[in-house]
Amino acid sequence: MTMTGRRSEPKQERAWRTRAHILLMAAELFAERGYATVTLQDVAERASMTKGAVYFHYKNKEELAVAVVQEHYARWPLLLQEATSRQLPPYETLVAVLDGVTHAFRDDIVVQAGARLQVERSLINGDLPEPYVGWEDYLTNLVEEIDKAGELRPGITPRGAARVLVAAFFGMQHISDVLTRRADLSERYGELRHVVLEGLRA
Ligand SMILES: CCC[C@@H]1OCC(CO)=C1C(=O)O
Repeated sequence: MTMTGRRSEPKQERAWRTRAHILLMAAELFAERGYATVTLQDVAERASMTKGAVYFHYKNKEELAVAVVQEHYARWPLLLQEATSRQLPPYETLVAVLDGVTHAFRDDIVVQAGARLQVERSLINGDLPEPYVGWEDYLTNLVEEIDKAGELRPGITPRGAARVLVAAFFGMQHISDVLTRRADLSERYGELRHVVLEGLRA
């Protein structure tokens, strides 16, 4: 017990909370300004912490950037679990997954920051995950289920469809970010759903 009578938060929980706060503040800055111009001093100020406190958790900017990108990808398993647990038919599951990904790109600063850092990956001297391939593999499996259900347009392969979907989605969210800071993302995604997603159907 502390003097205030409150049970003190376990040290490791407080450290985890601090680490998460630093990562979120860094994500805001990376999404706003890009990798090159952000300094750990900027992150410390945004986090209302000393630079030393930030260094305690992340030894340099590269490590912080890698952590933000890893957290970008860490967002997807729960989203996929939520979409697939609804037991929808295969095509509707694909739509539900991409609906959720669109919401994440619209609303989640860590997803936005991870996307920008991957575009700027050549500037980052860190061990970043290979981009795009995870989604190409996952969506290939989803489109294979659509094919098994007899709902895939003849002449389209699941792998080909998945590569087009990843390219179209990446380009769509990137253009929306550059031109409108993703203000028109939902409108553009509606167009992608109508043209590309519905274009897959037998
Ligand atoms: C879902 C489209 C692909 C996705 O969009 C931004 C980005 C970051 O590199 C992605 C990835 O690596 O999977």
